[in-house]
Amino acid sequence: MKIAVLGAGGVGGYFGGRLAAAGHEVTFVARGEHLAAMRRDGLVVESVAGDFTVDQVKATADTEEVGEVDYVLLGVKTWQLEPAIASLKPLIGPDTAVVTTQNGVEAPHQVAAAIGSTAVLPGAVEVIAFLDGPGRVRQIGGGGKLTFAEWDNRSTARVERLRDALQGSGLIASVATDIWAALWSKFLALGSVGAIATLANAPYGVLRTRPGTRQLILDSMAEIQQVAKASGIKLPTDAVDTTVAFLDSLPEAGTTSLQRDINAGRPSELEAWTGAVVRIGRQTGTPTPLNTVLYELASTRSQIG
Ligand SMILES: NC(=O)C1=CN([C@@H]2O[C@H](COP(=O)(O)OP(=O)(O)OC[C@H]3O[C@@H](n4cnc5c(N)ncnc54)[C@H](OP(=O)(O)O)[C@@H]3O)[C@@H](O)[C@H]2O)C=CC1
Ligand SMILES: CC(C)(CO)C(=O)C(=O)O
Repeated sequence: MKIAVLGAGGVGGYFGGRLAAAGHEVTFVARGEHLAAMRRDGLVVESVAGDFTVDQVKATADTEEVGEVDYVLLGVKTWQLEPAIASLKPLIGPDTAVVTTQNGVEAPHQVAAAIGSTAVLPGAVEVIAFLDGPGRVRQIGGGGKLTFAEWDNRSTARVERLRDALQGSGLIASVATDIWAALWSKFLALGSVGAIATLANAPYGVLRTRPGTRQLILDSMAEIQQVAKASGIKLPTDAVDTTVAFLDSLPEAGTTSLQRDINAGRPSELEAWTGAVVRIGRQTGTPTPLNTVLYELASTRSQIG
């Protein structure tokens, strides 16, 4: 099985690293010092599920050098998608599947606009992993699960092969019966808590126990539910309860990646989180007054650093 990991950061490095360690032919498309370090020293993975090093890493900055593969694991951040998508073409053969891992609900559509929806397996990742220096990935929790499916949720050989490869590599793989409901269910959590956590600059333990901020999270989720409905998404009836239980289960001192990025003055995924709630709300004629305020204030905050 030939796999290209385009964007070898927390997600790409961890999932790609485990697939490579299990013997699959994985090529990492990376750049800068990270690429140099992987070529020189291999990919070092520190993980709560067991540390390992992938020696003799196949890594390049150029997708032309990789050629056609069976699967592309797209591991870039949402704001890095455009150039990454533009570099996909040399990797794509007649049955190549590009697996998206980005938070939010728009990445599969952005990729499909360039290469067609039949080449895309929309995916959602559960892990807490990050680059801990060039050539080094750290996974500190979150399991290591990829939920994915064909665009139309049909069962195919390539979906089963990928599931088996992930499971055989010490990862958790779940083929969704409705991948869009799965992506939007996760979006209920991101879209609601991300901007609120950023503006309050508070961890989960505070946000969920303070009645006012807890209610804001619930009100934001209610808007996202309406946007999902207007987009034709059939969320499970217990989607909000499940999401609230998930947020309640996160560590008290935990923070969202959105607030960490904005606090550090880095580019953030705000456009793909609350920005997308507002944008898709507008496209579907669904009012999102709370998320509109959250988006404007969080955008202003990220602009001033
Ligand atoms: N990390 C996590 O625990 C989780 C992340 N996600 C989602 O997964 C996605 C990826 O996140 P994450 O892994 O944290 O991101 P990272 O920033 O850790 O990794 C992205 C990597 O892609 C590289 N990259 C970007 N564009 C290109 C390109 N054109 N060619 C080659 N390399 C490129 C970046 O390099 P450079 O640094 O040079 O830009 C970086 O190494 C996000 O949408 C995130 O929301 C979802 C669940 C959990
Ligand atoms: C679900 C959530 C919000 C948990 O922190 C997340 O995935 C993130 O912060 O990126």
